[in-house]
Amino acid sequence: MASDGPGAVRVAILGASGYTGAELLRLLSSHPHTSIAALSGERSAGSPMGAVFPHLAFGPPGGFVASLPDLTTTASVTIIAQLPLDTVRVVDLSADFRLRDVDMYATWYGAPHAAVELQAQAVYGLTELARDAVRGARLVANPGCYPTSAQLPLVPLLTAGLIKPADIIVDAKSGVTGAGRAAKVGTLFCEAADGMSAYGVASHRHAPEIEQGLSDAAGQPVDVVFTPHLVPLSRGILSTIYVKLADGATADSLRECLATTYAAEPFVHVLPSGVAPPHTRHVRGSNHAVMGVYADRVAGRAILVCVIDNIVKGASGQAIQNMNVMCGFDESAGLGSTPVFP
Ligand SMILES: NC(=O)C1=CN([C@@H]2O[C@H](COP(=O)(O)OP(=O)(O)OC[C@H]3O[C@@H](n4cnc5c(N)ncnc54)[C@H](OP(=O)(O)O)[C@@H]3O)[C@@H](O)[C@H]2O)C=CC1
Ligand SMILES: CC(=O)N[C@@H](CCC(=O)OP(=O)(O)O)C(=O)O
Repeated sequence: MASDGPGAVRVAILGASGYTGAELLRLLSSHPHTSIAALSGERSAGSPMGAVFPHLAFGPPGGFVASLPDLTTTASVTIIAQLPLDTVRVVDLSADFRLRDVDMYATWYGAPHAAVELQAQAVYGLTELARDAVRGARLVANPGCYPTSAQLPLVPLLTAGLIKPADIIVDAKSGVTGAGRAAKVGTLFCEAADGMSAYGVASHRHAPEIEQGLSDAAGQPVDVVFTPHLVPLSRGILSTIYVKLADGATADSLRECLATTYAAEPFVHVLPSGVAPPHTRHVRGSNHAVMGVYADRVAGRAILVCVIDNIVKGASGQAIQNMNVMCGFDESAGLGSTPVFP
């Protein structure tokens, strides 16, 4: 994004014809301080907006103007490395700048990091927990969808020493939009509907991202058991998280800690005791995260449940939230949409 002056930011969206691009366009259509400067895609290059997104045909004018080389999971780094970060600010939705340890990046993403110096400048943008760093950043690594749903509840509890850093289990379910728009075997309707499956068992690349944030919070290395599942929803993530209580902690003290941490936050909500666990429909289409804390029937354990919309708080909404912080806008600008229910 580049600024024309106070109050005006021109936004270029690379990969605009994908699901996160569609969501950026939907949300930015009600943003008071932005205009769309460029949209890029590969197959969509040259197409008018209405041909790619009929639901956006009557919104902002424009078409898909540029084809860029090789915009795969690990390639936005090469594009970003060519941008003048003194005049352009970047929020990267891919995973390229999320892991600080470039050796770990190479292990999980199968190639050496292509811009190590730039990596050192990147700020990991879990907005509520990194606002001050995001404010001064030129390059924000937008968190992954699963890591957002896991870290929002876990980081404050580890920081406060209320849960044990060992034996944390994150059991997460995602809607199919998490896999992107290009149809793949497994995400076709006939394969994803009316069933569910675990994937990436003991090997998903979001595990080290979650562990990075939790280790920072705990001040010691933390490893987690993380298992993602594909469930037949269009959008939504529900993470059920199993933790062991630190000495003296209770489910009530965990809830109080989270409620205090997020009391002033417009997008993160902690359910009071006795309220039923959150449902993905309670956040659908919105930038909200909702979490609940429950005592297990066995002493010394608690269960956390956190829901987000994977393409809003888990991607495009959080990206706009970060942009708002970077540009000094109201953090909620463009993000006022109430969840769609039913
Ligand atoms: N979906 C989600 O819930 C989340 C996604 N992310 C991340 O956000 C990024 C985008 O994801 P998502 O929108 O779901 O992906 P999609 O598969 O829906 O879209 C991919 C986009 O990239 C474009 N593209 C692909 N190859 C090229 C190329 N060679 N040159 C130019 N453009 C290209 C596509 O253009 P075209 O369609 O025109 O070919 C399309 O616009 C990814 O890095 C993903 O990991 C992060 C968190 C959550
Ligand atoms: C359901 C599904 O497939 N979800 C994706 C995660 C979403 C995503 O795109 O995350 P990154 O930005 O880290 O790539 C996955 O598991 O690969």
